[in-house]
Amino acid sequence: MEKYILAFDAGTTSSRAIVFNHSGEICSVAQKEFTQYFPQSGWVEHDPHEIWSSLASVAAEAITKIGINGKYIAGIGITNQRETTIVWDKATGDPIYNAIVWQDRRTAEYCDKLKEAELIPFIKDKTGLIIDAYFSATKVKWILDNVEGARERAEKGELAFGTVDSWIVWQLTRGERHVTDVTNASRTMLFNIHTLEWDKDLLKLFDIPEAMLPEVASSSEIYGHTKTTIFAHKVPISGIAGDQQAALFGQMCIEPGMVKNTYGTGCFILMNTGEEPVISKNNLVSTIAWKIGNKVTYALEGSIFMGGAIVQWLRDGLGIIKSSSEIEELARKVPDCGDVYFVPALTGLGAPYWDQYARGTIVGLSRGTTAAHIARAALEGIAYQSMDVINAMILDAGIGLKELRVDGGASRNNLLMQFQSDVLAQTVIRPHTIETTALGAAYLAGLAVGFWENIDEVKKQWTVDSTFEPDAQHDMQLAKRKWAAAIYRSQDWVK
Ligand SMILES: Nc1ncnc2c1ncn2[C@@H]1O[C@H](COP(=O)(O)OP(=O)(O)O)[C@@H](O)[C@H]1O
Ligand SMILES: O=P(O)(O)OC[C@H](O)CO
Repeated sequence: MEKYILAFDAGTTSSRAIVFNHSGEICSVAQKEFTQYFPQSGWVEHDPHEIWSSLASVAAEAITKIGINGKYIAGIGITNQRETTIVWDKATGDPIYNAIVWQDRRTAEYCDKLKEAELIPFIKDKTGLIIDAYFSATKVKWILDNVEGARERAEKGELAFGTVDSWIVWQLTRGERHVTDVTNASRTMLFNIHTLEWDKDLLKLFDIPEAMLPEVASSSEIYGHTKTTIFAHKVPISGIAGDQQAALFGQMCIEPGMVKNTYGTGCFILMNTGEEPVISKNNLVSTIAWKIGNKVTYALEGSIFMGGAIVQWLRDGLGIIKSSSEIEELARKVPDCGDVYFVPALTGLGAPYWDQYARGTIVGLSRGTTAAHIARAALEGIAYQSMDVINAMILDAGIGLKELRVDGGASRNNLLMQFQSDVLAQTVIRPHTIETTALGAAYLAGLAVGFWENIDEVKKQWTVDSTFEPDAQHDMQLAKRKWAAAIYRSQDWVK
C-alpha cells in the first residue's frame, strides 16, 4: 500500500492535520479551531493542552478519513505558530502557565526599557531580531518573574521552555524528546543565528536558566518516534519548521532572492537570502529559513501582525460580512476605496514600523462611505502593508523583485491579489496548493526519511494556479501617499 507524509500545522487560531501523497497532493485534511484567551487588553493566551488535544484529534480524523493508520505514514512534519511560549514541568508534563501567544503585548514596556538601555545593536547582531514583545525571550522572562516559584524551579532544572513545536514533540514522544529546530530557535531572541547556539549573554540578560532550553536540531532529520496511541505504530517525527519558514520551503523559494507572502492571520513575507544572513537596515529581521544536513539557509522577514484577521474582525467585530470569503463580493460592489484608508493595526504595527502602541485606524470617511468601501479599504490595507515590507526588503537585499509567490487563506481572494500586483507593479503568483505551510513541513519530513530523494524531486511539484499582472485603474502614486498619511495617523495611539 502507498505511503504518506502527515503534516501537523499548529496555527494561531486552529490546528490542522494534512496527509500528503508522494506527488505532494493533499489526500486528507482535518481542522479544528481552539480557544483564544484575552485576559487583559493586549494579552493573548492559549491553553497548551487544548493545542495538543486539538492536534491529536485532527491527526486521528485525517488518517481515518482515508482509511490508513500509522503503518502507512512514512514521517511526520511539524509546523507551528512561532514565538508562542510554553513553560512546563518536566516531571508531570503540566504547563505552569498558559501559552503566551506571539501577538501578546504584555512585555512591551520591558522592551522599551531594553531599547532605552541601547541594547538594540547588541541583540540584533546576535539574533538578527528587533526588540519587540513579539519574540519569546521576554515572554519566558515574564513567566519566570510572575509565576510563583518558577525561577527557582527553572534553576533546579525542573522546568522546560519550548515553542509550540517543542511542546508537540514532547507530547508525541511522551516526554522523551525536548527539542526544537533552528527556525523556531531563531525566533526566541535567545539564539545566536551565526553560531547556531543558545547565546549565554542573552540568557544572562533575560535571566533565563539554560537548563530549561530545548536541544536545537536541523529542520529535516529524525528527532524521535511517536509513542502516542494515535498511530499505534512508531512513526518517525522527521521535519520541524516555524510556519513561515515552512511556507517559504513549500513555495520552493529555494534560490536567493525568491520571495513569498503568506496571507493568514497575519502576513509574513520572507526572502531567501542564501547561506549568509543579511542584516537589515530597514527594520526587517534576519532569520533562519531552514537547515538541511549541514547547510543553513537564511531569510529576511517582514512580519505583519494583522492580515486575514482584519477580515475576521469585519465579520465578528463589525458584522458586515457573514464569512471571510464574502468580503470579495462586498468589496467588488464599489470601483475603488472611495478615498477611505484602513490601517489594520489592531494589535500594533509590525515590520517595518514596529510600533507596539499603534492601533487600527480608518480615515477618509464621508457621508458617501458604505460597508463596501470599508471592506475594500481593509483588503487594500493588507496589500499596502505588504508593499511597505517588500519595499524595505528590496532596499536591504539590493535586488529587485522578480515575482511574489502567495499562499495562505486570504490569498484565495482574487481582488486582494490583483490589488497586491497593482500596488507593487509586480507579478503575483498563486500556486495550486496554498497550504504551502503544511506542504513545506511535509517536504522537510519526507526528505529526512527518503520518501523524496532530494529537493530537485519536490521542486517539480510546485505548479501555478493563477498569475496576477499589474493593471492599476487609478493613480497609485496618490493612493500610496494617502496610505503613508494613514499609517502616520495610526501610530503611537495607546501610549
Ligand atoms: N476569501 C478570503 N478573503 C479574505 N480573507 C480570507 C478569505 N478566506 C479566508 N480569509 C482569511 O484568511 C485567514 C485564514 O487563513 P489561514 O491561512 O487558515 O490562517 P492561519 O494559518 O493564520 O490560521 C483568516 O483570517 C480569514 O479571515
Ligand atoms: O499562525 P499563523 O499562520 O498566523 O503564523 C503565526 C506566525 O508564525 C507568528 O510569527
